[in-house]
Amino acid sequence: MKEEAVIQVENLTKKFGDFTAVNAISFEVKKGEIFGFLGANGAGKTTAMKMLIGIYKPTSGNAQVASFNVYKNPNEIKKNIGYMSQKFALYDDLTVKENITFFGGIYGLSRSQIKEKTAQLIEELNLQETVNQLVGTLPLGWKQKISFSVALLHNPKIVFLDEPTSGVDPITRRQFWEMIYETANNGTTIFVTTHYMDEAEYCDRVSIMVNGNIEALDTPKKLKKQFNVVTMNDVFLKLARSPSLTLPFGKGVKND
Ligand SMILES: Nc1ncnc2c1ncn2[C@@H]1O[C@H](COP(=O)(O)OP(=O)(O)OP(=O)(O)O)[C@@H](O)[C@H]1O
Repeated sequence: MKEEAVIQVENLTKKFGDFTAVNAISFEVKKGEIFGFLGANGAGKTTAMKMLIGIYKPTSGNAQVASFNVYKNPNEIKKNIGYMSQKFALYDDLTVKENITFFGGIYGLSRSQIKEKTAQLIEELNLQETVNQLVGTLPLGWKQKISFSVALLHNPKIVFLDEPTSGVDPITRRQFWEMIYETANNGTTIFVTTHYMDEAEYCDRVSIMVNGNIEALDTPKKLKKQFNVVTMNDVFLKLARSPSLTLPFGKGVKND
């Protein structure tokens, strides 16, 4: 049963001066859930995520992440979560092994734990040939898979993935999602942003943010029923076309 809430968000708000980037959002995420956090460019996803991982102090509202409060214990949150950003993943000028050792050290793993984890990753990801290669020489899909594994080195309760599959081919994205499923099955909660609507279909539940507000939140199946459409792509477009909403569609919707 996926019942225990590991993220609890209540009226969470972030303002930059007069501009409200995140407007009183509320939701819960359960243990082991794959929670998709969707929205067009500029909708407020990254700002919301930064509050949840203890980087931005909220303007108002409240949130508990991995049992820690975002105002009182942001550093405890950081120790209990993994984070993989699209822009920053691994050090290109270190080998795969050196990256694992480096991040293992940052996450507070002992030498023997790092050794054990390195052996485990080599085995799981078939890295025998590449472990001593510079990360910069590897294809993007490999980097992203290794980066995801590195974000899990310290067995975090929740892993936040900010567009983790951006720019890779559909087969590699599918393989990446296999890793996500396996991780969630082991009880780690996945909080993932994506612009790929086929990936939204893979999530247990999906929230859709529009101009700082969460405009829809449910399972992909129920959202499609609610909006009377057949794909998540259509749900997304329908929200975007709502007459009460104006949406900055920079990147648009990818659906390959
Ligand atoms: N530090 C900041 N100061 C002022 N405005 C900001 C700041 N950070 C973000 N914003 C604004 O807040 C809004 C939400 O930005 P945010 O990066 O959270 O959106 P996003 O949904 O993550 O978009 P993307 O998909 O492009 O990453 C945007 O209008 C952005 O310009």
